[in-house]
Amino acid sequence: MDKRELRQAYLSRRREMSLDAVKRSSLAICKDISSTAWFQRSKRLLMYMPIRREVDLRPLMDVAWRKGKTVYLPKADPVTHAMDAYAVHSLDELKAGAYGILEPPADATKEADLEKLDCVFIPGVVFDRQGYRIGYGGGYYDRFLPRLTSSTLLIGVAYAWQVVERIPRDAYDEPLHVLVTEKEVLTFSLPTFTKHSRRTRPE
Ligand SMILES: Nc1nc2c(c(=O)[nH]1)N(C=O)[C@@H](CNc1ccc(C(=O)N[C@@H](CCC(=O)O)C(=O)O)cc1)CN2
Ligand SMILES: Nc1ncnc2c1ncn2[C@@H]1O[C@H](COP(=O)(O)OP(=O)(O)OP(=O)(O)O)[C@@H](O)[C@H]1O
Repeated sequence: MDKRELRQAYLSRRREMSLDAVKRSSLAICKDISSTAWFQRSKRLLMYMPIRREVDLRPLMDVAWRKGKTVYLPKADPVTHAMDAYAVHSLDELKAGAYGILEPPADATKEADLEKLDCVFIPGVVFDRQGYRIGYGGGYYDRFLPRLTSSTLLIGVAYAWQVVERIPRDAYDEPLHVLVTEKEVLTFSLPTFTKHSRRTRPE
């Protein structure tokens, strides 16, 4: 199957998930992430607000806030397909933006210095065991990831059934460092990561 067919097939499968299963798996994923050394060491984290039946990281945002970490959320520009990140301190601040996704109001003083992000959590529709992913097809993360430094940890979050052996790759696709599902934590090879940083090596 090509990317478009995989996206359609896995989106329809996700529409069949019960809200209870979404909640249960999301909680398990958040719990596993919160016990990793790399999460505990991270100070600045870019998360995302879920749409439809995506893995819900809100329980992890609560943990991060309680531990005094800074949580950033993306603001997507539907015209240019660019994304920027802004610090948020509570879900009450958020307003519906493009695609109905809750996002932070733009405030220059809260814009993330992308170089300083310790980890970026990445949603997706299908993931593979080599660290590649397929999203909604807007290319938002494909454009965003090259702007980060190589020491930022890229973490995919997915339901275990969204992980396949191998998906087609394009030249612009950047592999993730870690993939967390409710059943396992997969760690991929970290060439640039180990070369430039010893800060937050995943276990
Ligand atoms: N929670 C979350 N936030 C995110 C993403 C994401 O995948 N999940 N994105 C990651 O990239 C960006 C938003 N990308 C999106 C791109 C398309 C659609 C979407 O609903 N597309 C419709 C077609 C809409 C149209 O053609 O106008 C569809 O798939 O039915 C949603 C989000 C930025 N923020
Ligand atoms: N660095 C880039 N600059 C400009 N356009 C890009 C870049 N990377 C990818 N694109 C374009 O963005 C689109 C990405 O399509 P693809 O199907 O890979 O998206 P996706 O990974 O599913 O989406 P997303 O990243 O939004 O979750 C393609 O049309 C591609 O040409």
